[in-house]
Amino acid sequence: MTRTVELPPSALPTDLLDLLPAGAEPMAWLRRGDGLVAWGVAARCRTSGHDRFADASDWWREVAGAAAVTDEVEVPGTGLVALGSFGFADEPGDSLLVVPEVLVGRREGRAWVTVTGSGGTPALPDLAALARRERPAPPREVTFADGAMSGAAWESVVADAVGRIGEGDLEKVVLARDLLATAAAPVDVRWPLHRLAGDYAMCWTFHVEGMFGATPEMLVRRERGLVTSRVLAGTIRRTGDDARDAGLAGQLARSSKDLEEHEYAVRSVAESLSPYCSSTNVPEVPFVLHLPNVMHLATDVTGVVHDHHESAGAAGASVLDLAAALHPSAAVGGTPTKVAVELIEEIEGMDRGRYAAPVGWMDAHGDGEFGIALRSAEVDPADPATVRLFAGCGVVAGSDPAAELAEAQAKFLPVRDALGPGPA
Ligand SMILES: C=C(O[C@H]1C=CC=C(C(=O)O)[C@@H]1O)C(=O)O
Repeated sequence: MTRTVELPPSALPTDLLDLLPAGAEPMAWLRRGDGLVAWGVAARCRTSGHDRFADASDWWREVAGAAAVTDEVEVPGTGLVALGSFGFADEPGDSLLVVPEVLVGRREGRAWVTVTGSGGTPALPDLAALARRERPAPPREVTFADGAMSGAAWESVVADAVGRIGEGDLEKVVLARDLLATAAAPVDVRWPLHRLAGDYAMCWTFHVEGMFGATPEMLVRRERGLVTSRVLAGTIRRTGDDARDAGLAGQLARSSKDLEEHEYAVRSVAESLSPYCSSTNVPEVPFVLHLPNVMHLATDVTGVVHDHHESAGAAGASVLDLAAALHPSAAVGGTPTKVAVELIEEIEGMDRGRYAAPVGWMDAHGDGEFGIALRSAEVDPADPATVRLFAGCGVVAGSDPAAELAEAQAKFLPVRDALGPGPA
């Protein structure tokens, strides 16, 4: 039984993360203070392998079909909702969807709580009492070390990839590396979530079962049939000096290397959406997205979902079907996708886990949002004092390995900083 009740917005704290209890499987999906926080597990589906998206979709259709729901708000994100996080590669591809016991949402001035339980009408939580608890403590004595590869070794992998591109095997490949953060005690993930949501409010701050981060890239949003995808590719680091950064933004917008890399990513998204959408709109020129650490070339691709799609049933493709069709886009895989993914597997030297793969939420109508899990990290389930950070870069013919390493370092910054002490 699932029940959504409208709340006066004043019933919620400014920072929804203040509601998250420790140790009760906290989950989050937030941007500019709005979004969802959730905890407790009413139902969970784990999938893996090549069919991980299809299996999760089947499970969701079954759960949604059988659910008894009362929903007095009826906007995307109310009623039965699952949060999910998927594996990047087909192997092992470990993925999950979770229906939380409690979900609190806020969107454009409306607020709600959804509770799900088995048997009887589930009770509403005491949100005022939850919001009064103490904030989490920062991780203590955090040290960082190289993950699978040193920076120098990774540069030589990037150089190999540039060689393969030169030989004509492929046009672009996105290569990533990892860092290991070790703290003196288990990391309370609510601390970095507070920091990320505060410092990167324009990004989507997420957490699902240990995978957390603040991503600037919306793989796909579906809202009453309207589809949006924010494509990012092409990056320049910020200096912190506004006048210089404005000059760099202009340089980025004219850089043929970055425009080429961006074009591949936009094309792959538009092509993947076209079988599912009756009209797609692709702006001709990207805009420059300014983040505190880097600037990206960005394009918002939009479309309208067909009412019918052979693989998706009467309601058209759900946001999860669309995420499955789009993953891995050229922003995280490369071009052509198959060759790029094989090259990643061959030379990257690590398992990406759920990094660079869809993370987000969906409702029973098939609406929802899946971002790409970038600027992200995973708390080690076997040792929660260890956190693995990920960052990657698009490599094309003109890439310089040292510059790509510096770009990856800049992309580690959001999570690196979030694990440190500071205002929460
Ligand atoms: C792979 C990452 O970024 C992607 C998204 C935006 C820009 C990118 C770039 O310019 O290389 C990457 O394709 C990452 O942040 O780990």
